[in-house]
Amino acid sequence: TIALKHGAHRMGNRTDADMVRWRSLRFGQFIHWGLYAIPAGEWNGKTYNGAAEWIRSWKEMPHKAYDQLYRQFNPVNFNPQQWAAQAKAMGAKYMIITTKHHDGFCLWPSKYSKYTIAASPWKKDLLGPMIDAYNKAGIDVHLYFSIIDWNHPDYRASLKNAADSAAGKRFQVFVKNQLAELLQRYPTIKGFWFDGTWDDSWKNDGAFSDELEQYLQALHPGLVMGSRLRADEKGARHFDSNGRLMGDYEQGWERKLPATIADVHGNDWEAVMTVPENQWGYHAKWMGHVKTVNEILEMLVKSVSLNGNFVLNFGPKADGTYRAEEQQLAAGIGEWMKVNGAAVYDGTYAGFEKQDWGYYIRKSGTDSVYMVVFNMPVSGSLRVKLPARTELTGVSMMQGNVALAPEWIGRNEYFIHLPNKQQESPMVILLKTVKGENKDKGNVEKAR
Ligand SMILES: C[C@@H]1N[C@@H](C(=O)NCc2ccccc2)[C@H](O)[C@@H]1O
Repeated sequence: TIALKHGAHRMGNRTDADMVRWRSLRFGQFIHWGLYAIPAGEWNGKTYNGAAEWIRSWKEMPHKAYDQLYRQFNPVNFNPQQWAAQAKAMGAKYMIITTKHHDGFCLWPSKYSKYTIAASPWKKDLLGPMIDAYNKAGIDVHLYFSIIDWNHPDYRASLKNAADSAAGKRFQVFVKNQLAELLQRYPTIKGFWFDGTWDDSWKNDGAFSDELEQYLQALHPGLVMGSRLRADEKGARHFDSNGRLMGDYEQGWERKLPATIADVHGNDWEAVMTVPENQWGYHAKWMGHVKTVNEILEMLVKSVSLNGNFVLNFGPKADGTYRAEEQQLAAGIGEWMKVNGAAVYDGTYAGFEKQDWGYYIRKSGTDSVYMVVFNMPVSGSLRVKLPARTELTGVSMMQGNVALAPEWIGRNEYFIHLPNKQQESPMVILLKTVKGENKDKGNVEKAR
């Protein structure tokens, strides 16, 4: 291994209470809200096809025009209690809010910048009321913070000379001050979700990112921060130059999921997902495919089955309301979660051989394993192969708690014959198992 001063400082996952809690929540809501919701992907009658929150980088959008938008930001219909109620009904257990995206506009009245909500017609802090409302609804809040800051005069993508280095130093002080300010203003937050850390100026100062992470942990013990904040002293990001994960969980799964358990290397991880192909901020015209409730549920269940968290993104409008598609999606997901959430919350990798009908999820630390069926076989019979030294002592449908009698088909294999092959939404079956010798006979018959 390479000697590193600013690589990973921990082998294996965190086991402290704050991380155990984060891991148990499994389902989060991302909220991207800011000035970009005003143009909403359109400018002077033309449509920007990129992600709405990146419109400032579009050649048809003059920087000066974008940078004046704060004069119009006045979310008169902002209702944080309603936002929190919608998230609670959806079944989200944590929420990540953009405090400041790449454009540098702060949703809180930061004393380190003039480019904040205080300068807008709204004037008032938006983060405080949101955090209070979500915490009251029993939902943890994490703060998204972009290191890239297109508005700050000292931001440099790369440091080419002494003047750049001096600016870079000033900018690092600014970042540290804003993060400490956020922790001081909002002491109930549980973590930071860093973004915009791919430029050379950040990547080439692994020592600073390491010191910053330790500084924040010291200020707020237990804080949960993903791998995207970090670089090591050789410029390696997420994984240090010895291939060890930095930060508390792998944060690279943006609009994509791991395929198998091998892809996550035993690390905690989190996927963040957009409803359309690639829109985080509000875009007036969603183009292309808009994901359905069942698609989102499959991504959520697959993430949990592979020991990860899944975060679904919402992009509120400039006035503070949500578009209809997002409201309908939240409601539809919530309906399923109300009945089947036990299979998701506190879920972990089950260690069963994957089958085509769907996913296994083990309730953390127990012998209870959920089967979440997405692909009903024409036979209506679900094959189950038990891991070694595992015996099956009970099978039941989650809906209605109906007991099922599996058919033993040899060695450690069973068929679960479903009474009804029709399914409009993912079906959950609960397996009760015990550690056993996996004797070569149908031990469920004995358990009957
Ligand atoms: C969470 C999302 N991250 C921002 C983004 O630009 N992602 C694109 C990207 C993803 C990975 C490496 C570089 C750039 C998007 O604007 C969202 O904030």
